[in-house]
Amino acid sequence: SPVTARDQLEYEYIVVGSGAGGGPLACRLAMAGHKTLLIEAGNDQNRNLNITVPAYQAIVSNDPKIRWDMFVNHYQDQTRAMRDPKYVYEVAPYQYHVGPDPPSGAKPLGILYPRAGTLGGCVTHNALILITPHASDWDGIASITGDNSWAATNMNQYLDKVYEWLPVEPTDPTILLSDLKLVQQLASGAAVMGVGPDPLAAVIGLANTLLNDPNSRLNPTRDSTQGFFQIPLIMKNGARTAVRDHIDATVQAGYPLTVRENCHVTNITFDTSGSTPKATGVNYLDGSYLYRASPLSGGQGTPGSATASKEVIISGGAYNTPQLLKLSGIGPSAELNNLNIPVVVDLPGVGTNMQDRYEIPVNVKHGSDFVVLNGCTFDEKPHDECLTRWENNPYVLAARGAYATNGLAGTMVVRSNYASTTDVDMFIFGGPVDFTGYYPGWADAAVADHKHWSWYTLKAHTRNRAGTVQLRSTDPLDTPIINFNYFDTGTTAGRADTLDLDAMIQAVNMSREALRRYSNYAILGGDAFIEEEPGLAVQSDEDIGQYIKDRAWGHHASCSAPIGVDNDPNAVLDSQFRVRGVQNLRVVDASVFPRIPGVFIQAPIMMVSEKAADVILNG
Ligand SMILES: Cc1cc2nc3c(=O)[nH]c(=O)nc-3n(C[C@H](O)[C@H](O)[C@H](O)COP(=O)(O)OP(=O)(O)OC[C@H]3O[C@@H](n4cnc5c(N)ncnc54)[C@H](O)[C@@H]3O)c2cc1C
Repeated sequence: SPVTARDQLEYEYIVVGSGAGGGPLACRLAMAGHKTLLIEAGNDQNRNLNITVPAYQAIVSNDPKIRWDMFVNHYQDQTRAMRDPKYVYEVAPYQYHVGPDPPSGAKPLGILYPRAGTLGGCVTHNALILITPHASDWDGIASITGDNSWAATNMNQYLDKVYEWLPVEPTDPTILLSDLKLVQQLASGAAVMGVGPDPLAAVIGLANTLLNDPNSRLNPTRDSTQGFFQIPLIMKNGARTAVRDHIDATVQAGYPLTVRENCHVTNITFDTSGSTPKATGVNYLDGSYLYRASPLSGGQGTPGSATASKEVIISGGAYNTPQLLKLSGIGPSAELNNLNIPVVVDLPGVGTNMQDRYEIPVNVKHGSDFVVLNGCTFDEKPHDECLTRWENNPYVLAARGAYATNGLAGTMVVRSNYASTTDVDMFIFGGPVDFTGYYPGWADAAVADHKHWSWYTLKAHTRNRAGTVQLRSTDPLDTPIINFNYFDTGTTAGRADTLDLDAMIQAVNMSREALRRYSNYAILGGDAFIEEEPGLAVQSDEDIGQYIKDRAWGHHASCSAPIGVDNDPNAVLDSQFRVRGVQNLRVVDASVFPRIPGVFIQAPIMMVSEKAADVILNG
């Protein structure tokens, strides 16, 4: 890899974490001529096909060289949590039992929440979907803070900056249209959104809607526009390109960016001689796979430190940023005192306010395969004909085949009956995949056969703000305790929990409506299917609601070190990302949002990263 650690340890800026938040920011600081150190606990997986082939977006999260397995509680009441068949027990180090009836002595862990410890962070292993946020997300921060630089009209420039280095393209529609059963399923979803009642009109309508860009900046009512859309992906010519490539290109171009990989930051150092503590650098442990979330962990690492003459910026993500702040003495004093961590600043909001979306599937199994997946073994072996096709063909007219897409072919975009604003608040994706959420082995199960179809929903603008990240111990290589406090165990004011649940019930009913319409397009020849999840026994809204409460999951954890106003005791940051009560320390990642933004989260985080660079460089 061209990205290497160097030994010089005095920098102007130190950025901890190379994901959606830290990576673009470190690049901009270096491009402006500042000597910048980007520290990453993981390493560069350049040339690892798992990160490049879009269709490997599930199996990449199983790659031991990349993955950090975090286990979280949706409910603190473990009896309730264990109603989820995805509940995990540890039977031996990094060996798991999933579901009821664990062997005796198995240790309850919770629900798997995949993360990536690698150059580029979770952007290197995510599902590639780039959906830009709604104007209301930015205007909300402007109105909370009174800082108008957050207004949507101003934030637009940061999306332009992201597009300077981030290529985005949809799945080539000709890949999708090569499988008539896939077309039949998609046409049924498009029909629910009002596209084409008779078979011919539906298919033509579908072909047209697969050209519709849900991020279009030409549509003035885009944020509230419902319909059926293609899905924009972070790829170029059918291959993932992401933050990792941006960092690599910045180093290659000779800017003063040093990337120190295989380096786990253990705490921030402060000069406490003045009236306000001032961040001066970081302590770290050099070594690969040190964090215990990695299945390859075991080493203790070699201690070292680096200094920053200007600023330290923490971008470890929604779990690791609060963990690192607390380990450094910034957090709720009671929690720090209990662990004998000297308090630098009492900031009660660190590791609170955490938010996520809810997701839920309706899955069916056909009698025969989706032909678009013929020859796809998803295992990178010589017999993986789809890989050979992807490797040996140019990106024209479906020539690279099914591996040039993340497998999610199209989406219903819906404003639920329970939306809090005029914005759409649900994406219901369709794809030939068996996806029921995250558990050890989920990635292999998702593609184990080619007969499954999933409609699965992602609920945006969720109201629950009750998630927490707390220290398990003072050991920086230990994972924190993560509680989401789902639905009625979280935020209930204003019926927040029921409104979110009702929207999800509506989504399950809409998914089933799409499946009902499938037979209207029988002329396309697709065979019959049976519903597996939730299953035909689950029909009443009450039963669907219970299914959702038991099995929903999320993967956009955020808001755990939020921006807020001066008189908000739980505000961790000011509107310029500065950690309150200390100097020369900022946070820039998924943690910074007061409310979870948009429908997908990487685009808003990248925009925030570009904004932070502007604020740091230009005030
Ligand atoms: C399976 C999955 C699929 C997803 N799919 C999508 C999608 O399709 N679209 C979308 O918009 N979002 C998606 N997301 C979410 C999105 O990728 C993340 O929310 C986003 O990458 C978070 O950015 P971040 O900068 O906050 O943290 P991260 O991207 O997680 O980056 C944090 C980095 O900091 C490093 N780090 C942490 N602690 C330390 C430390 N102490 N010392 C040194 N380094 C440290 C980590 O190794 C990591 O590389 C997905 C997430 C998952 C898990």
